[in-house]
Order: sequence, then C-alpha cells, then structure tokens
Amino acid sequence: MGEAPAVLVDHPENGHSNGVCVKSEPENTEITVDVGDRIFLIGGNHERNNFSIGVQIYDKISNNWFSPIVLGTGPKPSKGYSAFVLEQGRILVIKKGSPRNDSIWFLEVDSPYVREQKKLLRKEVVAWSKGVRGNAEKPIVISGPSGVGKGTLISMLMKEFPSMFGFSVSHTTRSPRSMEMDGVHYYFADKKVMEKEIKDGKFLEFASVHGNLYGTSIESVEAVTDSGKVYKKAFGLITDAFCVFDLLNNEFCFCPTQRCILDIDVQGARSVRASSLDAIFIFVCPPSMKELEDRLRARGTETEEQIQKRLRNAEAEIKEGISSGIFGLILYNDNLEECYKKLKNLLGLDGLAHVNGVEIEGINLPIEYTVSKMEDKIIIQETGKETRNKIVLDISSLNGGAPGRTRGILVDAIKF
Ligand SMILES: Nc1ncnc2c1ncn2[C@@H]1O[C@H](COP(=O)(O)OP(=O)(O)OP(=O)(O)O)[C@@H](O)[C@H]1O
Ligand SMILES: Nc1nc2c(ncn2[C@@H]2O[C@H](COP(=O)(O)O)[C@@H](O)[C@H]2O)c(=O)[nH]1
Repeated sequence: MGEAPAVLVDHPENGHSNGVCVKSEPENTEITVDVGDRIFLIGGNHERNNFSIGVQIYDKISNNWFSPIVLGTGPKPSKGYSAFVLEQGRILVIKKGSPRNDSIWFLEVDSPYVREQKKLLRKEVVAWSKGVRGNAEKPIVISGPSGVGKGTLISMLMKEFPSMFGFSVSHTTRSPRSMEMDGVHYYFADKKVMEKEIKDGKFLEFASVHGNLYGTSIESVEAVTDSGKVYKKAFGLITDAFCVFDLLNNEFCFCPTQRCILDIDVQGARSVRASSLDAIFIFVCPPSMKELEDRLRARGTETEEQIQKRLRNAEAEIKEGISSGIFGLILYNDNLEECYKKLKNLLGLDGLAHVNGVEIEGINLPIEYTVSKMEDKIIIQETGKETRNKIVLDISSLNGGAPGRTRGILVDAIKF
C-alpha cells in the first residue's frame, strides 16, 4: 500500500470556472495533480533521466503508486511547476524559470490517443507534447500504392521548400536499395529489435507492408519538430524563415518552420487517424494499374516477384484509400508537374509560401509570476515589477498533437 499524496488544489489566484488548478510551491521540484481516480506526480525524485522529468501515478482505488510508460520527450526538470487539468484528459504544465522553448507542456493522461496506447500496450500510458506559440501546422500523411509517386512528390516539396518540411524517417525491416542511406531514407532495422521497440511503445504507428515491417517512431516525428533549432544553430543564416514580432521582448525574431511529412501505407494512416495526431491525410492514386506497373518496373528497385506482390496489394489499397473515409484529399498522379501543382495548391503553397508561415516559437515567461485560469484562458501575470507583463494562453485554440509533437497555442502578450 502506498501513502496517498497531498494534493494542492485551487490556487488562490485562480478565478477558474472549470478545470482544477494545482500549483506547486515556488521552489518545489514536483507537483501533484488530481484527475478522477488518479493522482499524477510530475517531476520530483522520479526523473526519468537528467533530461526529462518523470511521472508517477497514485491509484486512489488500490492505494498504490505505479510508473506509467511515458511517450514522447518530456520537459527538462525545473525549479517549480504550475498545472491545470484541461478537457480531453490533458494536463497543462507551466515550468518556472525555463527558456522559452521549454516553458509550456501538455501531459496527456486520458486522451483518445493515450487510451488507444493503453489498450495496445496493456499498461498505463501518458504522453508529453510541447506547447509552442502560434499555429503549429498539421503534419501531412501521404499514402498510396507502391510506385504511384509519393516519394517523388515529397522530394519535390522538400527541394522547393527546404526549411518548411521535415520528413519523418520511418523504420523498416526490408533491405536497403542501392542508393538508400540508413537514417536518411529509412532506419533499416532488425526485425526482433523493431518488434521489441514497438512493444515498448516507441512507435506512433506500424504495419506489415508487402511482407516487411514498417513504422514511424515517436522519435522520428520529434526529430522533425525539433529540427528548426538544429537548422538555426548549424547555419546561423536563416533562409525561408518567417518573421514574428515578440511583444514581450519588443523584437522581431525569425522562425524556421518544420511541418512533418509521413509517407506511410493505408494501414499506418488508419492508425494515425485513430490517434490524436491531428494531421492532413492525402491519398495518391495512379491514372491506371497499367501505368502503376510501368512505373514500378521503370524504377527497377524490386524483383519481378516483389512487383507482382505490390501490384496485388495496390488494388486493395486504392479501394480502401478512396472509400474508407480516412483520406480527406485524393490526388491523381498522372502528369507529375500537374499533380505537384495540385499538391501545393492543397497545402496553400502556390506562390504564397511566405504567407503560409508557421510560428514555431516558444513561449517566454516572466521570471516571477502568478497563474490563473479563466474559462478557456490561462493568465500568467508578472509580479514584482512596475511595468507588468501579462501572457494569456488561449487553450481553446490548441492544435497539433501528441506525442512528440508541438501543440500550437494562441498567445496574447500585454504590457501594462
Ligand atoms: N507522374 C509520374 N509520371 C511518370 N513517372 C512517375 C510519376 N510520378 C513518379 N514517377 C516515377 O515512378 C517511380 C515510382 O515513384 P516513387 O518511387 O516516388 O513511388 P512511391 O509511391 O514513393 O513508391 P513506394 O511506395 O514503393 O516507395 C519513380 O521512378 C518515379 O520517377
Ligand atoms: N505503415 C507504414 N508504412 C510505411 C512506412 N514507411 C513506408 N511505408 C510504406 O511502405 C510501402 C513500401 O515502401 P518501400 O520504400 O519499400 O517502397 C509504401 O507504401 C510506404 O508508404 C511507415 O513508417 N509506416
């Protein structure tokens, strides 16, 4: 039997009307949050490692503590936390004294995605995602039969908009083709190792495709969402970047954008659709089966037996792609240039790339502040200064999704 933790509920500053505000003492390195039959202990001495804070769960019914599987990279340990229980089984965690790219986090404890993972893994699961300022654009899932031209279209997008898109590098158990590089085209994985990693909850989705195992690891999606930072550091000079005005610091800052693209089969798209990853789903169709066969042969990467297998699977994939309702957008790849133009048009990129900018920018908190909740707004108010800053997080505006994703949040910054 474990000892029930003391839960700090209802922060005195809180003018909330729904949801519970829980506040840690200023220098407390852990926080407890009460959600239904459970109490979540975030941080404290239960750190997963030096880089990410831990999560423990206290079950009020069995009076027991246990450790859940934690999906996604969580926040680094902090001096203190505030937390709010949001709708849809999420906890908003605000970190004290953190840099702007590490200040606002969401812990999913009972969202549809987490519930699905619990069923799959038969274990208690929670998932982290990071809050960023602005409109974190939805990731793009592209599916279609083998040889239809998905990879070709994605390459064209990445070439034309190098800093806007990041490709989620999948894992596969198939052998590399002659020009394919490990870590670039795929992570070429050992089947047993990949199966173990799937069991450990490291994959957002996986499927057996044409006789091999393929999957999108959470880390691969995270690598894309974090790549803006790497890009900024590595090149110093930023091209294709977007400019936003930071009201708190009275300065313009440049934000390279990274929108994640997943090239996955229809089964994988179905799994992603069932998850809470809020994506755009595009299905690419060939003009005819004959043309698909010609493209597969012309590519020259498969044996005759493999080509036949892929063509057999293509018929069912196309049927499902068109009629299952998974895909919101269907593209016919007959003439490549026309199809690419259509794709850019669907993504709002035709000649207006700079207007489609995404503000992937962290949220800069004052050093000393109080936090309160008013309906669907979180108000962070600076204390101890003559001119005070107030930050208003609009939690009704959340978009993007966990795990390993940023969640876009509209932020108003007011000086008074
Ligand atoms: N519209 C098009 N017209 C003619 N050839 C095309 C067209 N689009 C792509 N191709 C060619 O078809 C072949 C298959 O394209 P690609 O490799 O992009 O397919 P894919 O859908 O990514 O396949 P897989 O799912 O097997 O990875 C390539 O040789 C590519 O150059
Ligand atoms: N469900 C997933 N499907 C994936 C993933 N990565 C690739 N794919 C699909 O596999 C086929 C075959 O690819 P190939 O490179 O062997 O020609 C193709 O339809 C891809 O879309 C993944 O991570 N998950």
